[in-house]
Amino acid sequence: MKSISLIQFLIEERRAGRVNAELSLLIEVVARACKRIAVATNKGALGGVLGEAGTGNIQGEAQKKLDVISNEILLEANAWGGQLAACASEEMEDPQPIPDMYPKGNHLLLFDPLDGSSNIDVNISVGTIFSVLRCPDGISEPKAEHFLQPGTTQLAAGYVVYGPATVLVLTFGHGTHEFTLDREVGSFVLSRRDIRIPEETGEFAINVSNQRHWEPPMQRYIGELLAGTDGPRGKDFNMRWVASMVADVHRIITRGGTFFYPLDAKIKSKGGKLRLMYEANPMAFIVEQAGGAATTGRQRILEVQPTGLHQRVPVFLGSKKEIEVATHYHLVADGAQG
Ligand SMILES: O=P(O)(O)OC[C@H]1O[C@](O)(COP(=O)(O)O)[C@@H](O)[C@@H]1O
Ligand SMILES: [Mg+2]
Ligand SMILES: [Mg+2]
Repeated sequence: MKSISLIQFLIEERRAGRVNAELSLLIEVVARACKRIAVATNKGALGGVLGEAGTGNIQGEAQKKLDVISNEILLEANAWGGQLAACASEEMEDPQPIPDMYPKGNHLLLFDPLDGSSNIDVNISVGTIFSVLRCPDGISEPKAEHFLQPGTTQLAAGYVVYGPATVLVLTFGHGTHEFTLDREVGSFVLSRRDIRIPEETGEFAINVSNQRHWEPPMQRYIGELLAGTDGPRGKDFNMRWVASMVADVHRIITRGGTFFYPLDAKIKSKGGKLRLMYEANPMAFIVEQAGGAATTGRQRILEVQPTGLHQRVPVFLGSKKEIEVATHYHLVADGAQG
């Protein structure tokens, strides 16, 4: 079978009118930056990239050296390409406009430069998540408010998992596709086109250590899964939790399953754990384009109207039928559904 590189794939998408030249170039630049992050990640202790950076981010979380390195790689790579008006990152309080000395484009790029930071030092898969929005017309210096567009307006979203293989998963809203990095050649090669997530599953992912803090409908839903063949669902469910969202989502788009980071009493005041703009929206776009579903437990994630760049939301995503059951339980508890 003839292998198709990411660049050839992007040319095909341009010919089909599914992506314009500027956006395809932007994706190429992001992919190139992620190759550099893959190299840094692979070096591990030998590259001096492990451990704490000794700084905190806007979220009040301690930054790892690789959080900072990955953020810098993405910012630097995207500064002078000419496709962007500004970048926003989980690691930075405010958006970073493209400096005046460089050509500007009309896209906004958002990223979680390194997802799953707690796994870096223990050599478990980490990743990068990104999303592309259109810069509103007439705005040359975009501010945070210009990024506050619902996920339905995303032009593209993707993630890269730095695991045993480095894998890029991408959508432009016409299906979800996977590319695997050929390290010898140095390019991403199409490995799965039009990925489909099975509608039903027997596997779920959740951090059960938070169980006592969950809301009653979440207690009910997970309780029924854990009851297995003896419970109302009448079947046994398996559980996985990597604690790198990219790796958990990649498992789901590979063999189905669900991922939950629900609201709990500890994080209620923050609105959730995962970030809407850098994690939830891009993953929801990718999962929906693969036939899965993504909700906050009460609402489709892609329809949430953002109110802040670093806003957090609960995340339920994966195999459609299970996400529907868990969401239904929440709406019933709220009295919104019978
Ligand atoms: O530590 P917990 O509660 O298991 O949370 C893990 C979740 O937090 C995250 O690590 C947050 O991502 P960051 O590493 O980008 O902060 C998700 O990837 C993951 O699903
Ligand atoms: Mg993250
Ligand atoms: Mg991160």
